[in-house]
Amino acid sequence: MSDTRERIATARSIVVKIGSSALTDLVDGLDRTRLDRLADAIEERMQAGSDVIVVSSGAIGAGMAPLGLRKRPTDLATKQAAASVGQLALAHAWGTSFARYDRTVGQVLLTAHDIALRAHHANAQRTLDRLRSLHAVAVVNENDTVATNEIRFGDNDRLAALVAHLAGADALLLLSDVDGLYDGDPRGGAATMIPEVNGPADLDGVIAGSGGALGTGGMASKLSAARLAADAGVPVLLAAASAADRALADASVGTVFAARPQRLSARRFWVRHAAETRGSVVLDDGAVQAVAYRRRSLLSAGVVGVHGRFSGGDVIDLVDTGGVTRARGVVAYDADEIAQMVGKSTSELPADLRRPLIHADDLVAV
Ligand SMILES: Nc1ncnc2c1ncn2[C@@H]1O[C@H](COP(=O)(O)OP(=O)(O)O)[C@@H](O)[C@H]1O
Ligand SMILES: N[C@@H](CCC(=O)OP(=O)(O)O)C(=O)O
Repeated sequence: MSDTRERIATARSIVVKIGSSALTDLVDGLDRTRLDRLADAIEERMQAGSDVIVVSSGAIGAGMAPLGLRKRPTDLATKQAAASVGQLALAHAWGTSFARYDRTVGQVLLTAHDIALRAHHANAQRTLDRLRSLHAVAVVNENDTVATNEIRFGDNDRLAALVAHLAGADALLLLSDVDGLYDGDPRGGAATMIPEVNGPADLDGVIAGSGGALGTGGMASKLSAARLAADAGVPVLLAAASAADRALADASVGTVFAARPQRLSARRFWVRHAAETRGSVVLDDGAVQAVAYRRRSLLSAGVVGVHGRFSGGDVIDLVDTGGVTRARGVVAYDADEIAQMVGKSTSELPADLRRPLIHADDLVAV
């Protein structure tokens, strides 16, 4: 067995994310039989000594039938209405299912904002910690009814990876309707499964397609969640929910993604993945090379434009002239100060504007 599978099989604390496609059905809504089988597998792992946090999608899927909706809604208001109906049913179903084992369930609803702001972040962390010490299972979902388009996590794969980081988990399991990562969407015909991903080279040529009729992010969101978890030092297993018993018992199924040997520091992780950005600066090619590949500080000479209203201390995006974000960092100046510095060499600047725009320690490539 590979090191990564071994780490997942023996992890002390695990986040298990279950996709909508594994829990709901377009016609019948929430599938309690499948949910019970998942709870059985999770309980067995808890009995064996691991702590488990569940990230459960399915609120929108579970809310569709009661509202007479036949297709997954695409507009924000109907999604929020469906989620508010479905979340109640979903939380109740998890509670009832774990009650068969006398196990108590706590519902935790989060938005991206909650992870981005340190004070909220600490609150969520404290709740998850205490639920764990009281032997209850936290069932987490995005707080869909207050999350607007801008602040949505976008998908629960990313939410689950952020929760794994927040909770200091040792492994992340993504359970879906597909049994692993393939080199192309298996719905499109012949595709080959990739059992292990140890770095970007293993993803060369892989086409990560969209999700099913009920899922949100598809494979692309699972890959970016796996990268986020890898940065946090957390190995990931992607497997079919129908194989949850084996995934949880010995990690012998699905695709595993190795964690990076050294996790990013908490500050760099936050800058790269969790912080909300307040604006951006546009860099010429030389500055892109310097910050993204040579880990240099950002100087005003390489900046060709500035967007947004940000202040010193905010996190901003560093974009190339094609509009692609290449790095993020904690900026030292306000946007209007930077507007006066654009394109100037350090010697042309007044003495109080001669520090780098972003120090190398506060910068991370994306
Ligand atoms: N390269 C790929 N490998 C595996 N599955 C893929 C790939 N590209 C697209 N998919 C599709 O992604 C789907 C899973 O994503 P999604 O529907 O969002 O699931 P979930 O609801 O579990 O989050 C699978 O049903 C599969 O058809
Ligand atoms: N928060 C939404 C799920 C969003 C989502 O990411 O769904 P999925 O791609 O199935 O994991 C819900 O509960 O319906």
